[in-house]
Amino acid sequence: MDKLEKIVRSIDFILKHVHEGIVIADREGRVIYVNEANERITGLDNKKILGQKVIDVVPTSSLIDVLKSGKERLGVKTRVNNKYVYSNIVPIYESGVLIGSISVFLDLTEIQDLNQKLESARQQINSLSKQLSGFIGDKDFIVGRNPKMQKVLEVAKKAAGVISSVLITGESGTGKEVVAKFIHNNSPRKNGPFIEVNCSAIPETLLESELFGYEPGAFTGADPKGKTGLLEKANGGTIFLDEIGDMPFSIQAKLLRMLQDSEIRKLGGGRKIKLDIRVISATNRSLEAMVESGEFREDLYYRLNVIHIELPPLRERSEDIPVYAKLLMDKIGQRLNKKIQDISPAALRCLINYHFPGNIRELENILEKGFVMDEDGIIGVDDLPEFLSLKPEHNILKWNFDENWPTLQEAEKAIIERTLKAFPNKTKAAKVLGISRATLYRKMEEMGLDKDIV
Ligand SMILES: Nc1ncnc2c1ncn2[C@@H]1O[C@H](COP(=O)(O)OP(=O)(O)OP(=O)(O)O)[C@@H](O)[C@H]1O
Repeated sequence: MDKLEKIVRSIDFILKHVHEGIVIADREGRVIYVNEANERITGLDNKKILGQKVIDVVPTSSLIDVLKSGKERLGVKTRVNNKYVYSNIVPIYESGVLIGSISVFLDLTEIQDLNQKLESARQQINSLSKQLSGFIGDKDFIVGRNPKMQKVLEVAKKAAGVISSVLITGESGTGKEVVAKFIHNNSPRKNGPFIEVNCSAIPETLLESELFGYEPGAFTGADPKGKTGLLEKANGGTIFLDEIGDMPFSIQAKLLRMLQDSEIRKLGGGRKIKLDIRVISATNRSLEAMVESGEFREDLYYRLNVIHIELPPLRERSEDIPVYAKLLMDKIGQRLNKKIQDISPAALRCLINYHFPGNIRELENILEKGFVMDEDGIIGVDDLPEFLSLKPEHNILKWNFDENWPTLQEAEKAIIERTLKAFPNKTKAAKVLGISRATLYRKMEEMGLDKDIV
């Protein structure tokens, strides 16, 4: 018995019980050992292999290369008897002399199965950990456990797959634009443009030419080169008509025509331009009420409102405030390039108890201020605006009837002050309060409130 056989005999008991297949060949490439796993993995009969030349059994075996080169070969994929194995083959040296080589291998399909199991376990862990933290959605569109928001996500995903018009409603700052972008980014036209038009920010006189564009020399004062309208710019993509409730009645008719005919005519021109646009609109006003009062065209309303998504105000999903806070803090941290480890439980309680008239936008602003104020890496109550931690008698929704009960005038002043803090923009503040800008200015004057109050 030569040296190699002696070595193999001494470890035979171990080799027999190994899960991997093992083949040992001597210096001439003759099989001197095969374990039981070899038969199970390759389906070859061990008795027939023993004593055979490896090259006669598996002509493509890398064992022969290892014997020739004296160098190991790791991670080799080989076809054996219509099966694939994944093997590591190493030379065996005795006192510096090459005396044979050993191949240890696994069934490749077994590895693939294991890989698949590992992958599905990984996916499961991922989804469980997201569920545990209450976070579903993507990094720019956070959806917590709140059932209404889960429904929003479900409908938004479905809407992404079709071209039907979507109307998103909800208070200011609830994330209407975020949802519109989510739908576009998950739709087949995600590589096309996403054009946003804020119908309330563009003066009525300009809105029509902004939307539809104009031909050269369309009117005096126009750009002599003409103008490509936003609708044309959105061709092949999505147009997001924000604050659609503020679209003038005359333009509503033109928009309806565009939706019906899928084409536009620029101002001052006869040429028709075919368009392929997906329309998403949003408003914090009640379009139904506007239809009733004749301010909004009924036919356009139905065209825009094929899929309706209603975003609940943040105060109706306060169970998710910790999730929003955590993820918004990550986002703000990146933007400000400042690391904050956490938010204190007391600060979080203040946020949960607050009614957020400005919704997520306000939460984001409050947290951003917290980042600026913070000095110890943890946002505490002291880093939050004072109105969050004020005694209940100063917090409008928490007022209890007692000797501090305010007069109507005091309450009105407090509400206006508070709203202006959340919305320094007077148009927005007036909208939230349900009054006109002029009324807001008048009341501010009467109450002696500074026009630049923030
Ligand atoms: N679900 C959300 N996930 C992540 N961020 C959000 C979410 N909802 C809102 N935000 C953040 O809140 C802010 C306001 O969101 P957005 O502009 O979409 O609100 P909106 O309803 O369109 O407001 P407005 O009516 O005033 O235009 C943005 O900074 C946005 O990033």
